Amino acid sequence: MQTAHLRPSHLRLGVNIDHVATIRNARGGLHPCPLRAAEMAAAAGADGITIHLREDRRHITDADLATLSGAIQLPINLEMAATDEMLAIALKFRPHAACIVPERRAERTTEGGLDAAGQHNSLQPIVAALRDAGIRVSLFVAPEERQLEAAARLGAPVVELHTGPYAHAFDDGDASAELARLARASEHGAALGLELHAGHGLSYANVGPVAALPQLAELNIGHFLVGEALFVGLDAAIREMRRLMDAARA
Ligand SMILES: CC(=O)[C@@H](O)[C@H](O)COP(=O)(O)O
Ligand SMILES: NCC(=O)COP(=O)(O)O
Repeated sequence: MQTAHLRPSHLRLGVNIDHVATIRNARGGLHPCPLRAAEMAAAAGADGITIHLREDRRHITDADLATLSGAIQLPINLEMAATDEMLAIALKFRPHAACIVPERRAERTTEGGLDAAGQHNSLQPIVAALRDAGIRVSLFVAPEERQLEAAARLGAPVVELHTGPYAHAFDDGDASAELARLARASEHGAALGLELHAGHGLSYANVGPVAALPQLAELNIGHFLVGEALFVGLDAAIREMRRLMDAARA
């Protein structure tokens, strides 16, 4: 995302609007509209919009990507599987950033991180093609040293640390080990020269300790915000998340 106007310690908030599309798709039709959500997110202080164009198009569609690409000012972070189809779409729309994520058709949500270490040869041409097109590439990985090292070898400038296991551990009552993994990975990633992002499963309750990790430059948050919007509205949900992130950094 474009950062020049932001103070260095500003932790960017990318708002993931996938699940606005999930609700729309439950009935078909046009409501609720992801573009309207993106515009509200911008007004509420989001630094970027994240969308995951899944291979099965269960939420965001190609038409959503086209509409959002043409209409919003905020940088778009396109989450995508490492496939030829998705690469062609990314090269067509040229989002600000592309985050390569693992996908399994049967999964309810993204379960693990990308195996950047084991899939070096298949990922390399995709990372290179995206980079050559001027798209900022990020790899969605587990907070493991070997994955960070693999991302650096691949020439990805950014990694997004998968916070799903941390979020689950938090719900189970003790997230200290998972938080320590995230902290170690953030330090290691920064030492490798990577820009560090994090996301998945973050909520008001669990965002603070993650936001406080000083190496992180961006959090991507979606499912909780869309759910909370049912109760307080999207604007208020995003503003409260922003407040909690800022409080963790103060
Ligand atoms: C990679 C990731 O964490 C996001 O894509 C998020 O999970 C929303 O998409 P799903 O709910 O379809 O996994
Ligand atoms: N990459 C993580 C993301 O975009 C949002 O994940 P979630 O908050 O929807 O779980």
